[in-house]
Amino acid sequence: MVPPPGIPDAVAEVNTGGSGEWFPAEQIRYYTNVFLVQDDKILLGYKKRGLGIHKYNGFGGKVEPNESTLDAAARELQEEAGITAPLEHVGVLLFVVPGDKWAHIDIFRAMEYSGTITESDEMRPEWFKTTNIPFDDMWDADRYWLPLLLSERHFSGRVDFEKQGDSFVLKKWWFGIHSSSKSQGASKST
Ligand SMILES: Nc1[nH]c(=O)nc2c1ncn2[C@H]1C[C@H](O)[C@@H](COP(=O)(O)OP(=O)(O)OP(=O)(O)O)O1
Repeated sequence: MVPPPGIPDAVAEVNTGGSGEWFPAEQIRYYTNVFLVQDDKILLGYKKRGLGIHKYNGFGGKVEPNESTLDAAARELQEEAGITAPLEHVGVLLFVVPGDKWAHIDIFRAMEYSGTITESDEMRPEWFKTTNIPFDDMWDADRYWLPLLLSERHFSGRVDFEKQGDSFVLKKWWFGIHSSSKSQGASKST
């Protein structure tokens, strides 16, 4: 199947589903999301307030005007988890809800960090085994792309959600990997 609107043509599909038409385009708002992965563990944050409250997620948020995406990702990681880290851009996730601006989320992976992991007003950090990620307590489509991040793929994806009361219902999704496949700096000689 061809990639949906908003996803580059060169991305090869790995997982898609749902039904109906893709929701129409709106304006775009830019966000970041950072996942720290070390050995067989991943650091997630339990969100204490705002959109996605009570879900586990990476650390991130809105890119401010006049701020680069990378600077925004580093700032949010510091604000929400108290640490700094070398960040590698590994993916883009388009989050689409009819009638709202599209969220373009740049996803980063870190393999090391400096500082002390610290709970913030927004997030309570918690380590999980990569074999035991709490997908049932995360945004519904994360189970389809987080394994791509863990296997060091570059990916792009789109998720269309419908708002029903206070909850978001996943209607359609598409994820693909870039032909360069493994992300930079990922070659390990084992
Ligand atoms: N892991 C994830 N999976 C997903 O499918 N959508 C996600 C996601 N993380 C964030 N989103 C969506 C939800 C929301 O529309 C948007 C931004 O959510 P965030 O929780 O990152 O930002 P915040 O609204 O908390 O921003 P700040 O107030 O700047 O921290 O991206």
